[in-house]
Amino acid sequence: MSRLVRYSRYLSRFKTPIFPRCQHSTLPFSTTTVDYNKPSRPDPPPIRKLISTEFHGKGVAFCSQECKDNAKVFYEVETKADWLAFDDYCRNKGLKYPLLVKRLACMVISGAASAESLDILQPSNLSHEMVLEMEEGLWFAEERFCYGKYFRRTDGFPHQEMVQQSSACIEAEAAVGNAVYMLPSLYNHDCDPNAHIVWIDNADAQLKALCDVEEDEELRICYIDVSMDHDARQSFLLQGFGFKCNCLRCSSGD
Ligand SMILES: C[S@@+](CC[C@H](N)C(=O)[O-])C[C@H]1O[C@@H](n2cnc3c(N)ncnc32)[C@H](O)[C@@H]1O
Repeated sequence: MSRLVRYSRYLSRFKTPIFPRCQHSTLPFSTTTVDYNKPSRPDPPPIRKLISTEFHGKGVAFCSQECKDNAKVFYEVETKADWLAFDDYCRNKGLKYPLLVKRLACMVISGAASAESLDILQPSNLSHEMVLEMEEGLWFAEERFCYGKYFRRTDGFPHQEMVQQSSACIEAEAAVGNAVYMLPSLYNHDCDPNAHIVWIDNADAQLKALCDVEEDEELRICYIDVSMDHDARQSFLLQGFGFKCNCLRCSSGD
């Protein structure tokens, strides 16, 4: 199973944070260990089934007419320029970050996203190592992602496993499916998070701060049940998500 699918499934389970840093918050918290086989939390909202449609001659499916209309606007902006050399360069180098920037820029130009959406990119503040890490994290690529209400599918691209997993879920008409959320995918994990993702009934996601956040402070969410002890958390994150957690709580030995 791809890291992406595992990640989206874990995230989907955590409608509420499990180990909040700020106990004064009024959010419903729990510090109990989650049994992943029998989730005690409400399921995430169902992902709407994609409707088949033909879009600019390419086979593209959307979850609703609204998604289709939203996508059309920025897709038209995107296709006004010749991106062939740009896309080829990114594919050859395995770069996804510039593709994300392109897509976001076209969304902003078309009015499908606000200019503030670009704030998250801030390339001038990123070190080379951070860009490399982002590249690693951007497995949602340009081929298939959800941004707000937008869900697009194209064919003939490299990340087959991801597509097959998601498509299989949709084809099985499962009540709960997988979606990839572009901006929330950029949040790093912290065993003492300062934010968490709230799922809304229509499958939108919102980020909620768990405490006062300083300007320039990184927003970090939790991917796992952080009521586990240090070793269990490290092992869970390493085996389940493929990284060694470097958060303050872990580095300070709990
Ligand atoms: C969903 S992505 C998070 C966003 C990613 N850093 C990016 O820039 O796209 C998950 C990846 O971020 C990195 N990461 C997230 N939280 C981390 C943590 N606490 N310690 C070390 N690496 C972390 C790992 O490489 C992980 O595979």
